[in-house]
Amino acid sequence: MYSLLKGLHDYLTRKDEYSVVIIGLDNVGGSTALEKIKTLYNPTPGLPPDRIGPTIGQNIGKISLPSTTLHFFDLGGQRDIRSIWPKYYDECHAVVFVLDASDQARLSETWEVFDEVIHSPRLLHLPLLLLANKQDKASSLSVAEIRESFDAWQRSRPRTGGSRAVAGLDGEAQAERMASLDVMGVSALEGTGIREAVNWLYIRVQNSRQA
Ligand SMILES: Nc1nc2c(ncn2[C@@H]2O[C@H](COP(=O)(O)OP(=O)(O)OP(=O)(O)O)[C@@H](O)[C@H]2O)c(=O)[nH]1
Ligand SMILES: [Mg+2]
Repeated sequence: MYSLLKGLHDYLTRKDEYSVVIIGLDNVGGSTALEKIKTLYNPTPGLPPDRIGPTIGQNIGKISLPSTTLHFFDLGGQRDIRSIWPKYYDECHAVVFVLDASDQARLSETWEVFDEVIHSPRLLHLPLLLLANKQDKASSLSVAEIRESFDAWQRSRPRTGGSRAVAGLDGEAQAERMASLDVMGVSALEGTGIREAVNWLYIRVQNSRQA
């Protein structure tokens, strides 16, 4: 009887587990976003912004949502550390790419790195959310301006021809990737848009598992 009831209890309280990686260039606010997520969703708050340093390696965080647990892996964005990102791609269910919308000087570098991420075959069919962070700053580009910037960058870059084919993606797969790409404006510092981003992830990871 006990095992029957325990089985029923386990079934009713079962949670699906999903892993989300948070990546982006250094200093864009990935860790600030993760700590804000912890503060908004967990009884124990995350670190305040003044106690967050550059990430060497990874920070982890976990939040509990109805019948779902999201595990976050916030990875360091410094150039030398970016090579660890792909090691997480196999195990993750969604990707959050954070950019600093107020740092126009680094947009070109951002798009180069982002382009590599979105053409990564292991991530091709996973939900991918682009967060245009630091919307609290007056100098920040809006979501529409960020989209335009990426489109303009894509149009302007030299056609390398074979390089994408080597990655194994055909035109249709690329078109699907671009169509499913979502961009949201957030302020990790103030928390604006963070719940919307988590809701997006919550819905998309469940949908992609069912697909
Ligand atoms: N104004 C403003 N500043 C922010 C925001 N998010 C982060 N910052 C600041 O940006 C700086 C970098 O934030 P981090 O969260 O450490 O950036 P990161 O992307 O984790 O950087 P790495 O760990 O080096 O990859 C800090 O000074 C943050 O306080 C934001 O939404 N608005
Ligand atoms: Mg960090």
